[in-house]
Amino acid sequence: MVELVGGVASAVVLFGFTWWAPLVLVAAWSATHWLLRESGVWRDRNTAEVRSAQRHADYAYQLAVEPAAAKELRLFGLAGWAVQRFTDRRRRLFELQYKATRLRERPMIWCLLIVAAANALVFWALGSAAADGRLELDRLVVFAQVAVGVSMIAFGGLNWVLDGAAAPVVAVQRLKPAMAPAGALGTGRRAESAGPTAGAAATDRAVRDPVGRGAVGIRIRDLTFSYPRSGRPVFDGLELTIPAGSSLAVVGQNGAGKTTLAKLLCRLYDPDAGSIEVDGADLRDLPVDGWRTRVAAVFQDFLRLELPLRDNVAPAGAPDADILAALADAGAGGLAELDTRLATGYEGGTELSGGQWQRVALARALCAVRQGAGLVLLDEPTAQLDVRGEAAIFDRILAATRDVTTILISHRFSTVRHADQICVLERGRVVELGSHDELMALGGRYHTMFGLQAQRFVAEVDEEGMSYDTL
Ligand SMILES: Nc1ncnc2c1ncn2[C@@H]1O[C@H](COP(=O)(O)OP(=O)(O)OP(=O)(O)O)[C@@H](O)[C@H]1O
Repeated sequence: MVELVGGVASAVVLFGFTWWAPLVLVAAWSATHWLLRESGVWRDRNTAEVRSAQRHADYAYQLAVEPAAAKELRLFGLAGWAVQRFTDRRRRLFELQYKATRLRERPMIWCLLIVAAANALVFWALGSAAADGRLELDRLVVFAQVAVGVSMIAFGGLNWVLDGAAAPVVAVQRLKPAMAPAGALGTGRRAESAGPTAGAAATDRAVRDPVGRGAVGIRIRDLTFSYPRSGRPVFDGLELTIPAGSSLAVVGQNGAGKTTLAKLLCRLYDPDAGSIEVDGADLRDLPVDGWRTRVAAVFQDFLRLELPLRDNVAPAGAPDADILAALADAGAGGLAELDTRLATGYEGGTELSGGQWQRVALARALCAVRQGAGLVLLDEPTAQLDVRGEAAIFDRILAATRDVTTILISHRFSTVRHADQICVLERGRVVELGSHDELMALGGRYHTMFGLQAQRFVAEVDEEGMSYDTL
């Protein structure tokens, strides 16, 4: 807008020289603007193909230069592959952009010719007036400046700003289907935006106190779920009851659906059929945000914020006393000052090991419990800890979460066995459920899996002077 006013003001001042000069320039720049718009100058670099190539190129760049992937790229001898991938993706992007640019070669030439001709005419008139002595030097300089300034009408004006704003609008429109309320997208609906006002069904249901406090009891009834665009159900008739305040360990082979269960409990997705009840209320009846304040989760790919330790433990804020206590419970007391940034790229920053990061993630969940969370979901929370560290920390975690409901997903049976109940998932259903002793006595899948894993630890157990029973 400022540029548009500037361009018009320049044209008005140029009237002081001669009436036709501003008209010629405004006409030339307007024609240029129109030509570029019609030829798709603002569109053809933003096609789905170019955007996709841009994404691939950006990712290849990140893979090639960012530290996260560096370790494994070097370890697996993939440096050449990463560089080649970067080169290929960049080349593809540039080819598409070049093609898009060539498409408007002719309109570009026309624009250049029109603008050059109009400016040549005006500057020739200014020059000849100065040569004839009809124009003083000071007036010549001002008129030359405003003649250039008229171009702002085309390239700094309101239309230009609106064109720039159009790209994000298109992006938001593309996201709309994915952000549609639960129920609008068929199977495997995402629940990200499914708040209490999303969808008539939700508004029809009685919405009860969404937040509450204390441990939550969970009942899963005949639950069926498939991921969007995936024909194969992860769960098919899942039944499970988790009493308030108890701890449940979930075990099963890779792909059995353990993490999916955690995601459903966080309401990242809604079931296709059946229900999840929380203290007797259908989870879909609760406001998503309210429910999520009651859930503390540590996923396998937990968040690592390049922020001070304090913000990593309590991103939404908490008293320092709670943060320090949570860190101590997670075995991360004395790891760093709360103000220390957990990234070496910053002054005074520090980098943590994998296991230390995992302790920070655990502290985040434990801190959330102190702030009122009633359900703790731990998805392989100790996978990066050494066996001794894990055994010690899990007892502390159970102690810190004894007043809330805890669901632990783990492949480590030494951890699993401490839970009140253990459920074995297979083919989308619970095939065994009971305490460690009950399942060992049953002699079924849990017994077999526990036995297999215990054998692997025998050597370590001998070294540590621990007995099989203490595993
Ligand atoms: N975002 C997704 N989209 C489509 N399918 C998915 C998605 N996430 C997981 N799946 C599929 O759902 C099934 C269950 O995956 P899930 O991650 O829940 O298993 P898991 O028991 O946690 O496995 P693991 O022990 O390897 O962590 C798998 O077959 C997997 O391929």
